[in-house]
Amino acid sequence: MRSPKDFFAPLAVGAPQPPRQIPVRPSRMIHFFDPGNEKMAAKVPDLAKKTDVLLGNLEDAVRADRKEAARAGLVSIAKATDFGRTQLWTRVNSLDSPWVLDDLITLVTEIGDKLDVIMIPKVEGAQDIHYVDRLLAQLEARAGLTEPLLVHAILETASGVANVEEIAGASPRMQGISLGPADLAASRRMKTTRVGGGHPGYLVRTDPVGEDLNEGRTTYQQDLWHYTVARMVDACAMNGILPYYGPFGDIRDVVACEDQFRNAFLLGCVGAWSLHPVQIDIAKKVFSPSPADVAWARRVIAEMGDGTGAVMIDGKMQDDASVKQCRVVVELADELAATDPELAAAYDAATKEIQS
Ligand SMILES: CC(=O)SCCNC(=O)CCNC(=O)[C@H](O)C(C)(C)COP(=O)(O)OP(=O)(O)OC[C@H]1O[C@@H](n2cnc3c(N)ncnc32)[C@H](O)[C@@H]1OP(=O)(O)O
Ligand SMILES: CC(=O)C(=O)O
Ligand SMILES: [Mg+2]
Repeated sequence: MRSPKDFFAPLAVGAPQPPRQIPVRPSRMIHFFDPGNEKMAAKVPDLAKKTDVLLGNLEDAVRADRKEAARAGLVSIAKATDFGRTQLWTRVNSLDSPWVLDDLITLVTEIGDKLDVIMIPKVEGAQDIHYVDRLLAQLEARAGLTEPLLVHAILETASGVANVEEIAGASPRMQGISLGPADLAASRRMKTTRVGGGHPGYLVRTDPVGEDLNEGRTTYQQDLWHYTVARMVDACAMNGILPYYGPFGDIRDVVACEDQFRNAFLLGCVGAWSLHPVQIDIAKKVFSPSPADVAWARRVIAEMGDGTGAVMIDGKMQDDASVKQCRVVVELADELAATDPELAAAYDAATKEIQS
């Protein structure tokens, strides 16, 4: 573990200075594609116009005999594509795999200047981040990169969850953490075979009303991921990095996907993964605050003046703390609106309406 005094020092001679702040850029959806799949690769230039993050996936979902093709495909796509404002990320293979060393060496050397974030799967503890941190510094120095690459961990092992706070603070390169519900379920020996989402068996039931234990008892399905997401959000917030919900595997069920994404948004996540083009607009909608919420938050801030004291607005008490809550919504809205004129217009229209 580095001492606080040298936490921000480069880990190799000639490597760029590690970041002190995580850049504020929209990342409502991290859209996964297989760079070795020609059909998906052909869609990348168009997807770059409608996604915040495009991620070339090299790990799970890429067949073992297609790993090299996926890596080479990502290099060609990165070199040939103008991504505009869209970030390019990658998910490399796991640290115990036969592919990861070549993934990192090739990608940093060939396209290190085009990549924003490298996602590391199956992170168990801070030691995994320390290993990647040093290796990236060596490779950045050799490639002559001037900007540091950022690192994103997937929370998908029981020990990763137990160590999530130290993972989040393991390096100044840490950009964020995503929930990995499939591997995490397997690692914990949970008995769900779904990729994210709920389970009809995980429920609470109202008390019996009479002698018949089956009569009139409503059940409510619970969120299997609440504990992990909440813990991840706290670990990220305390370290100034960003939390994300991961994949929702039932592509057809766009309704439940939206619900799962919204739970994560309300709990503090800034985005989620999209595995299929149909999930891109769901994430965009859910992870952009609604115009009504933004208008309300702007109104509270305006009416609270210097942000101290207590006032009543439409029957609801507002004080210093609720102003801070409103600032969270407004800051996010302003960040997103800065690159999205349509959203900016919707926020302004709702604000005018609430003022009239
Ligand atoms: C647990 C985890 O690790 S999750 C992360 C790893 N998993 C992934 O990355 C999966 C990514 N997604 C996929 O592989 C695919 O979307 C699948 C396999 C789920 C479904 O693929 P398909 O059966 O081809 O879906 P579908 O027929 O609806 O696709 C429609 C079109 O969208 C394309 N498409 C599907 N998914 C994507 C994608 N993620 N990005 C770009 N294009 C896509 C298809 O190639 C197809 O193109 P076409 O119209 O030119 O034929
Ligand atoms: C996201 C991921 O990798 C998982 O759920 O296993
Ligand atoms: Mg996984």
